[in-house]
Amino acid sequence: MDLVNHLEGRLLFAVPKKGRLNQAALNLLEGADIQFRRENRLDLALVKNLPIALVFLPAADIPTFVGQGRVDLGITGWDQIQEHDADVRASALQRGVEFTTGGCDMVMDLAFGACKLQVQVPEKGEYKTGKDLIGKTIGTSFVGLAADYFAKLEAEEAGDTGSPGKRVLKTQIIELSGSVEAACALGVAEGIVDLVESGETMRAAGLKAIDTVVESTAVLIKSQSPSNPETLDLIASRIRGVITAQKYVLCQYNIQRAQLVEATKITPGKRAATVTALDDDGWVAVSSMVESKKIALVMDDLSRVGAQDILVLDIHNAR
Ligand SMILES: Nc1ncnc2c1ncn2[C@@H]1O[C@H](COP(=O)(O)OP(=O)(O)OP(=O)(O)O)[C@@H](O)[C@H]1O
Ligand SMILES: O=P(O)(O)OC[C@H]1O[C@H](OP(=O)(O)OP(=O)(O)O)[C@H](O)[C@@H]1O
Repeated sequence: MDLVNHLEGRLLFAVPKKGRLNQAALNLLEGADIQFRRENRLDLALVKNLPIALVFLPAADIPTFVGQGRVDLGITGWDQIQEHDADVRASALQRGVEFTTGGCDMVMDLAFGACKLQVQVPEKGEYKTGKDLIGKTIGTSFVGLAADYFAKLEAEEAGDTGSPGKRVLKTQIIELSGSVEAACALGVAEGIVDLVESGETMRAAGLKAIDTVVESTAVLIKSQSPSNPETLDLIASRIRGVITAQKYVLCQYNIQRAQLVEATKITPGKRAATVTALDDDGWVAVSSMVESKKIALVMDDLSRVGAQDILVLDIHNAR
């Protein structure tokens, strides 16, 4: 089937085709009941149950497609949006036109793919701060953000206030497309600007972080004039439901009415806790959504105020 001719009337939704965000993005689509079958090697898939087509692209290219309005919706890292904006800003500056926006509007934070874009140097070397690297060579896949970072440091050093203008950088930024950590060990660069999550790759390469350029998580973005706003809102609402469900658990417990006020201070719920009378004088059952990462502490506190039969249940979806 010639899929390109079946795109008419469909919302285009870009998904990372590989790398760190791919699997979590696919899980999110599954949770939102977006059903599709991707043919081998094809970067386009029609969704069976909604007027959507998925486009599988490298995470780094998604802000360009969405920013130019060629794709309506996309999942990528916040770091990639910032890099895209930095590139568009630099290109506007070069052409002498005013920078307004990179064209991507934030829909929501997706709460996965957390990492930091950090300035890294050899652990046992002489560099302690970003400023020590001014005039040196930096390896990175984030050329726009690295250039902005060093432009700001260079301007500060020169006592230059005001917005960064069209100035030539003393620091040399070298673009690398992967395995950036190898650049210092092999003498290609004196420092790097690269992503760190656990820090394992950085430490294995004998590097340490001396500054953070951007903190990132995966985000859902949309173009400024999406083709089908109703479908976009529906997808956003379904995805929000999946994210909420992943973020919260349902906590249920029994407690004596006299302790209810104290207990509901511990589990206030998203809007309010649900309280039901029990067929046992003076006791009530409480049901409340609690952030998954806080549940152990919440259970400790509930036990302390006299809660009994505390149950924690997974939430599959929420609206
Ligand atoms: N170690 C990490 N932990 C969490 N998120 C990460 C990590 N590395 C990258 N990311 C996020 O994933 C996005 C895509 O990075 P990744 O390196 O996986 O992409 P890629 O270059 O398309 O894939 P690959 O490296 O497999 O070629 C990054 O922009 C960032 O938002
Ligand atoms: O702090 P850590 O948990 O070790 O993760 C950081 C590494 O993950 C990313 O690379 P990835 O493994 O995706 O491969 P790449 O270098 O080819 O981009 C990033 O560029 C770092 O190298």
